[in-house]
Amino acid sequence: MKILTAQQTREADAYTIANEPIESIDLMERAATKCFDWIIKNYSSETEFSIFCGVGNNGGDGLVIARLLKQANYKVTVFVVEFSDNYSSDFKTNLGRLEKVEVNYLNQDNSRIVLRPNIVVIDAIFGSGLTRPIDGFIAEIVHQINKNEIIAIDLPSGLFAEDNRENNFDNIVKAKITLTFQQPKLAMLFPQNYFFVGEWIVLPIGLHQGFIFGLNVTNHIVSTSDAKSMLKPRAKFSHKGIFGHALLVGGSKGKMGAAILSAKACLRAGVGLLTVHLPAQGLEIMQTALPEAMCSVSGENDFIADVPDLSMYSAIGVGPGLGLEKQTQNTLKLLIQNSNYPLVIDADALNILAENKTWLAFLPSESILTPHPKEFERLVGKWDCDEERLELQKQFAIKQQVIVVLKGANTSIALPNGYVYFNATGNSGMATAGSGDVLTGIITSFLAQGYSPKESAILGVYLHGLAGDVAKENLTEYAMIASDIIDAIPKAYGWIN
Ligand SMILES: NC(=O)C1=CN([C@@H]2O[C@H](COP(=O)(O)OP(=O)(O)OC[C@H]3O[C@@H](n4cnc5c(N)ncnc54)[C@H](OP(=O)(O)O)[C@@H]3O)[C@@H](O)[C@H]2O)[C@@H](O)CC1
Ligand SMILES: Nc1ncnc2c1ncn2[C@@H]1O[C@H](COP(=O)(O)OP(=O)(O)O)[C@@H](O)[C@H]1O
Ligand SMILES: [K+]
Repeated sequence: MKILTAQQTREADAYTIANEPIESIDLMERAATKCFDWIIKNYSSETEFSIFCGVGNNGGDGLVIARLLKQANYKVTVFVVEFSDNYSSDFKTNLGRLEKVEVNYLNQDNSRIVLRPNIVVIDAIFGSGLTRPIDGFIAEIVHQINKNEIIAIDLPSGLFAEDNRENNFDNIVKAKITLTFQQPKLAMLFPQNYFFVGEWIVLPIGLHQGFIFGLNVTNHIVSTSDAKSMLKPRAKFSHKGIFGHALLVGGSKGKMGAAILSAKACLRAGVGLLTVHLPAQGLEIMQTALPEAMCSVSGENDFIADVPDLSMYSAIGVGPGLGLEKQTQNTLKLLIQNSNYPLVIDADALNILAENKTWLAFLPSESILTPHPKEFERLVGKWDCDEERLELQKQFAIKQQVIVVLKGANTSIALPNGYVYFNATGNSGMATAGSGDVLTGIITSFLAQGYSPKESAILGVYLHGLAGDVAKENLTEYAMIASDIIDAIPKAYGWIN
């Protein structure tokens, strides 16, 4: 699904109004009704709402929500934040439609409000029309409402939809929930803005699909239907040769578990055959833990020191538990130089590359690098904010012609053409040792099965997060461990299929 900029969203609104066609006021009613539907499903009729409305169209949404909640017998008060005398036309119309609701006007001369702590605030001051950071009396209002629970409409007021580098972070609404229209905004996907956005929920409002289809967009969010459309059916007469032969290179003394997790995940994700190249002491461990995996043993007992014959494999993943021994480093260099097809590179393999940056030039194009933020920092240096981190990620992917999977909540996947795909599955229960090794196994599995590097990275990250969500449902995010993510892969497949 495309992530539109605020400007593109405005254009999509206008195009929808002109070509669906639908009156602007009716599109507002449709959008606000979606919010209302969500709110009444999630808040009991005992809830008291104070709705803070700007005088633009975001405020218009707020007025519609106020009317609908009042009609549904909720207790509602409206505060109009008069940042301008120039009320939008749809705002005016909806103000006229409001009946039996107390309306208070806040402005330069009168910005005092008293909010009891149990009141739930609906924030409809600014949406995508924000043109400058909030200041003055509006900032005072924001500080006051920030003490209460807040549902933000479209965007938390004060947050720009894309770039907040010039913003004043003291004066932004801190929402618990953001109900956003049609698609998440880029800023919502940045960790630094979680504090303001809270959980975001996308409400489709029927913007014109043909128009959106034609838009040139760099940033995307992976939806369930995107994942569904990528997953290939397994034909009735298929045999294991069809599903590829993966090679995983990993494990060292004390870190054999990482290789096992990766290998197990690789098999669970559906690869036909798997060989694990590991140090001698890993042989018995692996064969006991995972009889389905074949093993290729490296000469050294404690670490990997040579490259196996690569001719029979359809994909290679390297890194989990690899260690940083000098001979292992040389092995990685040879592996990179000798591979004719893209590699999946994770963990210590990334750390070795960070110490030997000239080797990046040898990477087969479309190789998939899966750093967590610290590993990425070792590769590219420090950044000041998430906007800059995203830029670094894109530039790195373009310059090296690789795919960069930058892991974390909302993992971002940058392609060699600079396009970025954000993932929305997964949860904090995955912040546990070995989760990343599981991802390496899954992505390698998809590559081996013949998925393109782009599909392998996107579908792999999606399935991994979804398996994490299944595990959370069964075990809670407190108690789950990396093996549980592997055990949950079958059910996660069921959710996509
Ligand atoms: N039909 C549609 O289009 C639909 C739209 N929808 C809804 O509309 C929302 C967008 O509405 P919008 O464009 O009216 O923008 P909004 O955020 O309400 O405010 C704009 C006003 O704010 C002002 N302003 C900006 N920054 C300021 C500041 N720091 N301090 C003070 N003032 C400031 C700015 O003034 P200016 O910069 O021009 O001086 C302008 O007057 C969107 O998020 C969604 O909720 C949905 O209903 C779906 C259908
Ligand atoms: N809060 C979170 N929400 C969603 N996914 C997460 C979260 N924290 C971690 N993950 C996922 O878990 C995995 C952790 O990988 P990594 O940091 O390499 O762990 P390890 O090195 O222990 O295997 C990544 O895929 C990451 O996206
Ligand atoms: K808002």
